[in-house]
Amino acid sequence: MAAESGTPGAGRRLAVLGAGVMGSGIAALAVGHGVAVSLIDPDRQRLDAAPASVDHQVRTARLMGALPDEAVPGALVTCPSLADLPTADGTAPTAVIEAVTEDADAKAKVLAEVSALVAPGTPIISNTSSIPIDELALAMARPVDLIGTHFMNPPYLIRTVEVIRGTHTGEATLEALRALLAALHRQPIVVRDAPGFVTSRILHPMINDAVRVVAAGTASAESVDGLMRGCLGHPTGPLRTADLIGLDNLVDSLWVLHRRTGDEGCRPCDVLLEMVRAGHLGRKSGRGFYEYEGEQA
Ligand SMILES: NC(=O)c1ccc[n+]([C@@H]2O[C@H](COP(=O)([O-])OP(=O)(O)OC[C@H]3O[C@@H](n4cnc5c(N)ncnc54)[C@H](O)[C@@H]3O)[C@@H](O)[C@H]2O)c1
Repeated sequence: MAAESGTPGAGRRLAVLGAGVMGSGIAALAVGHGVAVSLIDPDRQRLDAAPASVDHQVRTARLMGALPDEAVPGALVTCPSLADLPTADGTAPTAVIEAVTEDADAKAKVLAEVSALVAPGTPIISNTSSIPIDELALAMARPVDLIGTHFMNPPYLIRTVEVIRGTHTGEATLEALRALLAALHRQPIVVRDAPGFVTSRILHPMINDAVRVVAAGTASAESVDGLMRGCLGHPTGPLRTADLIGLDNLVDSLWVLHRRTGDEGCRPCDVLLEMVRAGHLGRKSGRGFYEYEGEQA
């Protein structure tokens, strides 16, 4: 169904690269505001699972009052390759959001490809958790078009979005992103570029420490989360947050931080590495610090 002109995202066409946890979540946020979305991922399994996940998230968000009830959903199409970059109605995207695996080389490659395909001036938005935007900009033909966002998980629920302005990010790119976020009813907070920016630089080592506390036998995961919620006002607790992020993504992000800052607190602890090796990735695999069997990711 195409969006009508009354809906906030009408006329916008978004290409989202990566149909994982964040790509499908960002697609749900956009579709729920009437934005047409092309979701691109070479992994057939992820791509095929994405429409049901997006639909589930849109319905859940509407039930929670987190997405506008009256907005006509934007059209969603899925594509296995960048060759299909034009969106649902066959026209070029008005913005691209990159949400691929947290790997600097993979991101640089896909950003270089996409910047060669879209028109100059099209904002290219990386949803990296921790890789500096200036580092990713080295791969781009037009660094002026690149900007970072850090949508939190799930994007439809968390209204504040960390926005990372790189050294070369253009004023027009920042303004275009502000307008997109306004259409999605998100509130940006703009920060400067650095490994992990603000939120990952603080949150990810803290989660790593929480895992170390459990590994040392000081307390169970439930007790750590209970204390962090009840005493310190953390909404979910660090270990349930780790499960929501995905432990593989968390480990990738910690390595990015460790290699770029030298901070030993960012070296992923052994328990996290073992859990990733065992395939216990958190909510998305059905098991992490908690069990999620039977729950839809
Ligand atoms: N999980 C979170 O809570 C969270 C929060 C904020 C930001 N992020 C960041 O968002 C990005 C995505 O994280 P995620 O949790 O969705 O990871 P994920 O592992 O769930 O999904 C990543 C997807 O990217 C796909 N991919 C890999 N190379 C690709 C390419 N060249 N083109 C298109 N797709 C490609 C993979 O097949 C996979 O489906 C990462 O940079 C991550 O650090 C994650």
